[in-house]
Amino acid sequence: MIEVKNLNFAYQKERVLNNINFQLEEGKSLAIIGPSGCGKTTLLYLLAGLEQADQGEIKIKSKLISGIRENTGVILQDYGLFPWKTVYHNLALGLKIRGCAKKQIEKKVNLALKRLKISEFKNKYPAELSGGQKQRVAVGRSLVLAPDLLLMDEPFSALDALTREEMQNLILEIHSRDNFSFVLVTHDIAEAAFLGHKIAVIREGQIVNILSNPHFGQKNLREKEEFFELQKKLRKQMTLEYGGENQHEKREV
Ligand SMILES: Nc1ncnc2c1ncn2[C@@H]1O[C@H](COP(=O)(O)OP(=O)(O)OP(=O)(O)O)[C@@H](O)[C@H]1O
Repeated sequence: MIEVKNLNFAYQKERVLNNINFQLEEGKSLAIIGPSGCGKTTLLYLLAGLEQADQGEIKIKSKLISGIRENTGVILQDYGLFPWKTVYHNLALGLKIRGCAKKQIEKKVNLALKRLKISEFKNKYPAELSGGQKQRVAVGRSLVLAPDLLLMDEPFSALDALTREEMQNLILEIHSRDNFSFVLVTHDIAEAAFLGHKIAVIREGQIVNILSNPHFGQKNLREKEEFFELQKKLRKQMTLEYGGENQHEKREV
């Protein structure tokens, strides 16, 4: 689904991504985790076609990415909702732009609202919603377009712990039914362990490790020993790679 080879990127002269390589199979998910400023969002922007690589290539479904791709959905940190449109019209807009007939739009939007359990808010404006409700609308706005790839940048970071888990469950549930691939940028080890088939640890613009998560998709995973083991492994990996006790020391890249 995604093939990334020898990817390098700099903002002006500052090198932000350094020789990034990975593959993600169709229908699978990748969680990208790492400290603030390590280049996670930049990598997501490159995958979305919002920035262009200086060197290297990104292929999605065997096609080189050179700009925004129609079947990629993107959810950025600030939800990106239109404040002057109701929930219904926020979801409908993408379909309208794509020339979808009114009846079809109604059907698709109402179904998405139902699945995301936000039908009761359809005539409300984003400012009248809680953070969790806004996030559902943002997810709905992407999913209504039936993307084959969904890119999410810290989508749940502003939510309280329980609402965050609810949203993670929702993503898992929708993913198991619709079978799209997704890439999720997160700071949260538990979130990466719950939502990533693969978990890429990034530091200072480099992937330092990619872990596989054989337990992905188990709804009650949070209650299982394997979940804690995976987080322990991931934390250890991150701590080791960040230099353990010397984590404040900068490592040469
Ligand atoms: N538009 C820009 N122009 C110049 N430098 C930028 C720009 N955007 C990001 N950077 C720099 O690139 C580096 C990586 O930023 P990026 O946002 O990708 O990191 P991140 O890992 O997503 O961080 P966070 O977890 O805090 O969101 C940082 O040093 C940042 O200051």
